[in-house]
Amino acid sequence: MSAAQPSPRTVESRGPLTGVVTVPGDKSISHRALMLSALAVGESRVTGLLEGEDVLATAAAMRAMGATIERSADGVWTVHGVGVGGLLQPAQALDMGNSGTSTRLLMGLVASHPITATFTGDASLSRRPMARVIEPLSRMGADVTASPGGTLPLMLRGLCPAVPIEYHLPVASAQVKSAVLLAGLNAPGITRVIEPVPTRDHSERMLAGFGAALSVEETPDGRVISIAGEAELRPQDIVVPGDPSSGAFWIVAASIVPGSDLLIRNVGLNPTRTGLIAAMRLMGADIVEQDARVVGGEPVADLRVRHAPLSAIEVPPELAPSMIDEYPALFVAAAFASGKTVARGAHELRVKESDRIAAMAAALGANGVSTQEFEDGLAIQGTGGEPIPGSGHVATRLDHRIAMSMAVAGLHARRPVLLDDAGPVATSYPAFFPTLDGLLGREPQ
Ligand SMILES: O=C(O)C1=C[C@@H](OP(=O)(O)O)[C@@H](O)[C@H](O)C1
Ligand SMILES: C=C(OP(=O)(O)O)C(=O)O
Repeated sequence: MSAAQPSPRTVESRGPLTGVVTVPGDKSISHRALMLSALAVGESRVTGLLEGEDVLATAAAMRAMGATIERSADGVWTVHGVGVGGLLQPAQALDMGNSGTSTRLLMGLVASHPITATFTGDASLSRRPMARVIEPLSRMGADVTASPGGTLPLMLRGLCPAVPIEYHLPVASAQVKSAVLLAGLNAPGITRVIEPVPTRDHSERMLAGFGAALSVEETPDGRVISIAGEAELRPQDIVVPGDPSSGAFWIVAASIVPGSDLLIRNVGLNPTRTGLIAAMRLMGADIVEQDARVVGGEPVADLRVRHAPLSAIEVPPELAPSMIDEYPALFVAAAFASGKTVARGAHELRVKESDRIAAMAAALGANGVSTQEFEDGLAIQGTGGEPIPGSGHVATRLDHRIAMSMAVAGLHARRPVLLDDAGPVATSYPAFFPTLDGLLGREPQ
């Protein structure tokens, strides 16, 4: 789904970042808003949906399985759902593009419907592990034929009625948790997921908001989430808050570029997503929350971020689940701190859109930053606030977060940073470069 032709991009240092930026809708919440609306009986309306390629892949898949999904001229999306149990057999393979969330959550939905679906994706997604969802969904009765190594393309035949299970998450993953809960929506009885460490809880919040009987209990074993199956979902009006994972790039940019003072509007602050802000504050970042409010059942605020000298830290590994997508941005912040930052306990970074440990080690290294790679993390030697040398080529590896993180690094570099392909940013933040151009006062490239 990303542009077939690579779109190279150069980012250079152009002075302080000042003014206001507004972040786009949250990607995780946008996926879930479309999926649950498509399973409710009646019309739901979604405002602030992220119109990025990943979410559009989810929309296309839900349409292919019977939902009516339309965007009106004012940017509001209306969804007419088919009801839990009502998904139709898609006529063609579901193209998931670059999106792990679409793939794993939709596999959960299909698993408890009497339909068969084939899932395909781009080169990046086709390398990512699906066994983590195949295993619990097979226990619920789904029949999956995957490519060697448990990857896409794969074919999943659902079972209806499916078998409700109790599942202890072996890996901290909101996608695996959500896949099982979504399969449980149409399984008779109670499906239970136990997560030893909390991961983003948007599925739980939204399922409850749509009227599913869902309970969450804190126990010594972790959070126990129970959902009663054969649920009937009531249509909703949903307002999607801004994506903290997109806001992260501006938080880091304003922190590292001397003289910067940015107001970042509409940042979701669900506590399962705020690890980057916590880590940046430990490094000495100046981040002030303003106008705290609740949007769509989620805490939101505007963030004023001013440049501040950063100091190296040992990144607390317990922050990992709440900042899992923000490590590439954090590694860039670390490149400008005084001292050596060490981030361990983040092995999951190896199985994202790229191997984000290797990709960032290579990208920073090419631009004169010294790093040390561990199996589960990275150590980064910071400049103490000086610009990095720059002039290196960055392989973005079909990974939006590598592209945006290294673009931010280029904002405080002696010579430009060169991205081989900025196209992947369209998956989660299509307006990223136009926004950056606007902040730098230059014509969109
Ligand atoms: O559930 C979600 O919306 C997501 C969960 C995380 O993945 P994992 O579940 O693989 O950690 C995250 O990396 C991804 O960007 C979105
Ligand atoms: C890991 C990510 O997304 P996904 O798993 O949905 O591809 C991400 O957006 O950083």
